[in-house]
Amino acid sequence: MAPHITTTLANTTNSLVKQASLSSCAYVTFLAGDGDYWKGVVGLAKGLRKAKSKYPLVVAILPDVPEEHRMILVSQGCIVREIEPVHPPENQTRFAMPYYVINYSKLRIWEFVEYSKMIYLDGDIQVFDNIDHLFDMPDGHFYAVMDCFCEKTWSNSPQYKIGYCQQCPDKVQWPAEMGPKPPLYFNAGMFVYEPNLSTYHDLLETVKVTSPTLFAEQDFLNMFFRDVYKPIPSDYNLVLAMLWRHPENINLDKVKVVHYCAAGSKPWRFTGKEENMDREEIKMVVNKWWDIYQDESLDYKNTVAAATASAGAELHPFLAALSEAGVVHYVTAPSAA
Ligand SMILES: O=c1ccn([C@@H]2O[C@H](COP(=O)(O)OP(=O)(O)O)[C@@H](O)[C@H]2O)c(=O)[nH]1
Ligand SMILES: OC[C@H]1O[C@H](O[C@@H]2[C@@H](O)[C@H](O)[C@@H](O)[C@H](O)[C@@H]2O)[C@H](O)[C@@H](O)[C@H]1O
Ligand SMILES: [Mn+2]
Repeated sequence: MAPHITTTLANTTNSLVKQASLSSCAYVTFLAGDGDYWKGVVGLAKGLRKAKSKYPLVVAILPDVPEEHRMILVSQGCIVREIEPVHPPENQTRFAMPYYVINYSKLRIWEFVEYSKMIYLDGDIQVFDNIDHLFDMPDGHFYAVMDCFCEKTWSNSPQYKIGYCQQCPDKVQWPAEMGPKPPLYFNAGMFVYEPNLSTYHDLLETVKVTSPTLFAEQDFLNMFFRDVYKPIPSDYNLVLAMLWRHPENINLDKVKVVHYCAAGSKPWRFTGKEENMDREEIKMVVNKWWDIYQDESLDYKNTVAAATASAGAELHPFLAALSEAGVVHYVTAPSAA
């Protein structure tokens, strides 16, 4: 091979290795089952690319995710990591949504200690503006956006029954006879955290002795991180119900991250028929999700091709070979602790 190509190749390899070792940050999401949530994850991978994030997206998958869906995620540049499920203790609690029981498996992401800091994002989230700066926030805290208690999914909660919501704490005062006002409560669809094996061990030991409640692992995480939780602006996780429950707290122009968690709002199965789904703002953010999902220029293979073209023809065989190789990271986590 001509000397100048060998030098270029070595420089490229060195910078790739350096970049990998320096940026021990990554985004992480969770995928379970053989349903259609993989579309949410593909949308998220493409949204992060469009927002020019410089960090990879790790996808923690349960064993029941089919091979076909795994390969789609790899072809979109995701790092696919298989995890073992985490089951809460047996009990009679009826979760707000029956499938919430699988969400306890999210706790496995504390084991990803090859990363010093990660941002967890639900598969039904889209990132419309770069949020890489969140990785620079001071260590030692758990950063997430405050949730809202006004949706029907909260109807079995004491807050809902008295009409209390932390988004408007003065509207209905928390009655003294119900004990201390609940601590600030975050939505667990997005959070900034530091993987750590002793925290991971504590989480798994604590979940074994904690009775499940309405919002499953979200309630559990709020209890576990209560003393280190720091609220961040709703721009970083717009829980859609805020648009009709607390519009005074939202400035849609500043929103960077949208969480499609309101009933009927999942973009990839959107019909517009459910309550509130006929709102212009909802149709606008669903269309914005589709614009990214359908944009082929954001497909991983096309972004690598574009990068190799701009890096110059001589690099093409090397980088094309890399992208063809589609490096796959199936790391089956060790059995449950
Ligand atoms: O069948 C499912 C249901 C949920 N999830 C994952 O679990 C997260 C939490 O579920 P969901 O977002 O539906 O809960 P919500 O935020 O709407 O309460 C999803 O975003 C997905 O990442 C999944 O992979 N498959
Ligand atoms: O398993 C519990 C889930 O609890 C949360 O979703 C809820 C919550 O946001 C409520 O406030 C909304 O009213 C509701 O629609 C929504 O489903 C998390 O987004 C999700 O990742 C997951 O942890
Ligand atoms: Mn969600």
